[in-house]
Amino acid sequence: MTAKIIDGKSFAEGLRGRIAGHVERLKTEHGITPGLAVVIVGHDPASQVYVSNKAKQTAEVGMASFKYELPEDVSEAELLELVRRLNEDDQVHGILVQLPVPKQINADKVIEAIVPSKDVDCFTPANVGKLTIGLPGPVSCTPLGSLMLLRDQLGSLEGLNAVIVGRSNLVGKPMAQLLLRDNATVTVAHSRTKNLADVVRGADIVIAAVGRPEMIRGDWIKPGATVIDVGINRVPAPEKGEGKTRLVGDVAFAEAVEVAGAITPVPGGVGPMTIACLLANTITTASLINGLVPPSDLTA
Ligand SMILES: Nc1nc(=O)c2c([nH]1)NC[C@@H]1CN(c3ccc(C(=O)N[C@@H](CCC(=O)O)C(=O)O)cc3)C=[N+]21
Ligand SMILES: [Mg+2]
Repeated sequence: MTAKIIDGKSFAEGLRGRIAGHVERLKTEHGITPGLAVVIVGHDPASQVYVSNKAKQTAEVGMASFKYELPEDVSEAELLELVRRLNEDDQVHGILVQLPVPKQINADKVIEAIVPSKDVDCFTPANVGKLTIGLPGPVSCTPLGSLMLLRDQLGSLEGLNAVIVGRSNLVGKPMAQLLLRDNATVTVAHSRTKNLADVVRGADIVIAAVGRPEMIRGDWIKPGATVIDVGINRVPAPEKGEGKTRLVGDVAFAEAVEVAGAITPVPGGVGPMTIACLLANTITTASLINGLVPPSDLTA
């Protein structure tokens, strides 16, 4: 049996269509144009492409898009000053500072400077707390996108065994909170977990978020399981020519696709959902800032 390939790219397109509808309603019924500010430090080409994609999609759904490109050697004080200015700017409902930042800048300090009401990554302690106890607010983008794909694939997650491989603040931990809310039985495994392959073999749902190319093998997957591959790893691809690269996930896709019931590809799986959920969070924050109830189809 070959797994169903979960098409995150087209799901994200549909989600952006719904987001465009919410933008239109906020504009016509409330006079609000949701605005997203993206800040990038330095000129890493991959980061540039990625930030340009965000800006393009933000504009496509009808939101205002503000892009700030700071030089690689910008001081921490200057970046903090920009964040404070954006905190105060009424046209801005979401602030994202692209990570990682250069070493002269303390990322924790930058995150702490973002006012929680505009923290569309859900990185600030206040929003992590809200997510954990189920209060309305932005929801971590990659976990939210993954949850939307899982619900679409499985309907209810109630009682299913979910194994998350990876315990990062960005993905593993918030993912665990969201799956618990949906009544899954959640295990968070990581690099120190004993008998990791056996732990994963018990999973109805596998969330691979370790950041190690193709680490999770096909024979770790329970037949019929749903596999969400969060990893985005660029590896050498000499078969494409000297110096060429390709993207692979944290799951050995060619093996896992023969065993799983459904699986996300890389690229075209979780990645596009992450960006769409960033836009969804901007609708959520724009709504909450203006005392409106956020649309329920854009959150967990
Ligand atoms: N404050 C902050 N928030 C982030 O959410 C954030 C960040 N910093 N820093 C960088 C990482 C990385 N990230 C990606 C999102 C989507 C794709 C994506 O759409 N990937 C495409 C492939 C893109 C390609 O071909 O290179 C896909 O998977 O299909 C990739 C990477 C968000 N990040
Ligand atoms: Mg990863």
